[in-house]
Amino acid sequence: MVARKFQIVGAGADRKIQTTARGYEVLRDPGLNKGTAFTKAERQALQIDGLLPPVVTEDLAPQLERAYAAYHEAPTDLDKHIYLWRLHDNNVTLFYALLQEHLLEILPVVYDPVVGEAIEHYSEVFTRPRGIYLSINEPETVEQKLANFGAGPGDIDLLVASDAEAILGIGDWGTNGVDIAIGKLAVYTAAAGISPYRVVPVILDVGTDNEKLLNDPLYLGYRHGRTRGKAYDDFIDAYVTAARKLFPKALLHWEDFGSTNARRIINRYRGTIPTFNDDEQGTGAIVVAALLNAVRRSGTPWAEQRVVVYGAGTAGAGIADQIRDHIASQGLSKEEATRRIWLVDEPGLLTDDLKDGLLDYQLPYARPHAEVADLKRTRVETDPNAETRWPELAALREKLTNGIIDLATTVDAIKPTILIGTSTKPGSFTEEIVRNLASHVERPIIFPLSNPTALHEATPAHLIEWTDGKVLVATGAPFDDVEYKGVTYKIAQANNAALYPGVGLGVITARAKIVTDEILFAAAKAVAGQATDDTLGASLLPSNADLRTTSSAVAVEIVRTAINQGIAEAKIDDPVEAVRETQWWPVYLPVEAV
Ligand SMILES: NC(=O)C1=CN([C@@H]2O[C@H](COP(=O)(O)OP(=O)(O)OC[C@H]3O[C@@H](n4cnc5c(N)ncnc54)[C@H](O)[C@@H]3O)[C@@H](O)[C@H]2O)C=CC1
Ligand SMILES: CC(=O)C(=O)O
Ligand SMILES: [Mg+2]
Repeated sequence: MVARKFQIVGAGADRKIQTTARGYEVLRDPGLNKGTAFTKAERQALQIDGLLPPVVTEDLAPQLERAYAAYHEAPTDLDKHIYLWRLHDNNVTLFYALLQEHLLEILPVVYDPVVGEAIEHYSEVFTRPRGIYLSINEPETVEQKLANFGAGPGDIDLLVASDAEAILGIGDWGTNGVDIAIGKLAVYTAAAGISPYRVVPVILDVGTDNEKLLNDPLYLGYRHGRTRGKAYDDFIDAYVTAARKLFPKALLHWEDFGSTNARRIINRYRGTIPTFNDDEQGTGAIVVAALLNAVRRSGTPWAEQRVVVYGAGTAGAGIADQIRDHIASQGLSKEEATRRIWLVDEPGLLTDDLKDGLLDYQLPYARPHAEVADLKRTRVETDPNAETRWPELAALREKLTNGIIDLATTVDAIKPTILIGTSTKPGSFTEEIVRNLASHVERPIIFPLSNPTALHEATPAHLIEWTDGKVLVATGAPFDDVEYKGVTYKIAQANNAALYPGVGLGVITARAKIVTDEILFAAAKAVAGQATDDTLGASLLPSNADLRTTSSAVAVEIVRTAINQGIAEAKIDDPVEAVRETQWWPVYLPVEAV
């Protein structure tokens, strides 16, 4: 995240930093600054002797103590978030050391859910830029702006880009969405050890349809509605072309695009370059990881599972696809596997009579109308001013005046064994729906995944109570343990953050040419393999406290998979050692003046 005037040289215990910077330039570079930990010899060589208090602390411990106390002094979560990024702007190593030491506590403040709040308040709290701001109004400047980051072709491993149309579940946040790219990258470093000096956060400003931003005098992005169509696609292409030219080895990660663009973009590039859509592919894989453990515990084979996904957008359909592929791998045809999945969205259960109003990736799941013709229709109030997530939805809303097959009716009719929520609709897994579902299944699997926390379809405490402790649950945001009838239920966080950092580390280590479905499944299996305790109440996924271990395990499996698939460009003898060598750790290295 920081263009640098230094380089890290050597390997293993011999790593050190070399720099041409001197004096205040050293102290003001957050990648170089060690504050009171500069040794006397370093202070002299770097010409900073006398620019620091005289005590040499040599290691991070006293600085961590001071920073942690200051973190706790910050009164609100948003203040804590702001404090942490100011710390980062002063000392990158200390920021990540603090994050690593208190990962469970601080991750939700750097990332989901508090990053959502930071995005909503970006215009008010902005102090300094931390990413690359590209605008659809100036497509011809894309390459120059990326070049202004100041990095060479071999210096960058990863770019995270967002156009901020669907930030978490909070919608369109225009240029403010740069913070999701920054937050995602912080997790890459904290969870997997991807070097913070080899990554670039990018906001693709295509305008915003958020009236609040358009009317906010402090808004920092371009003040016009979202551009769509050919100009949008050309702009995305300009970004990909420039990124590939300037940083030919880098993995391109896409985050929080709207449901009409996300799938199209990844399908366009995934066959030819290393690229990955986190909401579709990362979420699909982390859900498969949690399901590998949940299905084993449920005792019902994959081929007999009945899956309802509520909210069939980027994440929901991505999840459906990976579940379908896994069911198909259990001996069913792809068509049979598809029939095990029911998608429910705003128009209710998706059926083939609605096909003119559905997105292409929803279509394969549309149920034959005849199959559900007898089901009850529930009249819904349609708000003519409601956001139109895809153009055909507006027409569909009119067509649905006779009512929809809603979630409650679908659950009653289908008797699902697995219910997944990616709808952004809080509380939609009601007591009635959950009790009904649980009355048909021994161990119901229910994953309310909508972020941030307030948007969850149900809380784990409710799900546990309504199913009398039988539910196998995973959530999108972090939740505390739940005590129920003498059992402690540890709540798995099925957030793509538990998976994508390891994917990135593996792809970067292997220099994989593309990100294949096999890579995603290897990642899912590796994550699941870190949580094998099947006792009642045990989490379906490893704790976020162990993210470094999980991500390393994921990365090693990905390197192996990439080598086996013949798509690894790096020459690797020992995947474990190769992954370890790629990782960056928040420790102070000796600094040499050159
Ligand atoms: N746990 C995790 O790792 C992840 C969670 N998510 C969460 O999933 C949610 C959806 O994200 P995306 O798929 O990226 O957004 P999206 O906008 O692509 O999809 C949302 C879908 O929900 C549907 N929807 C909206 N209101 C509805 C209603 N009342 N009833 C039924 N369906 C409704 C929309 O029509 C749309 O198809 C967000 O809250 C997001 O934070 C997304 C990615 C990863
Ligand atoms: C976790 C994530 O990527 C989302 O909620 O969009
Ligand atoms: Mg996302």
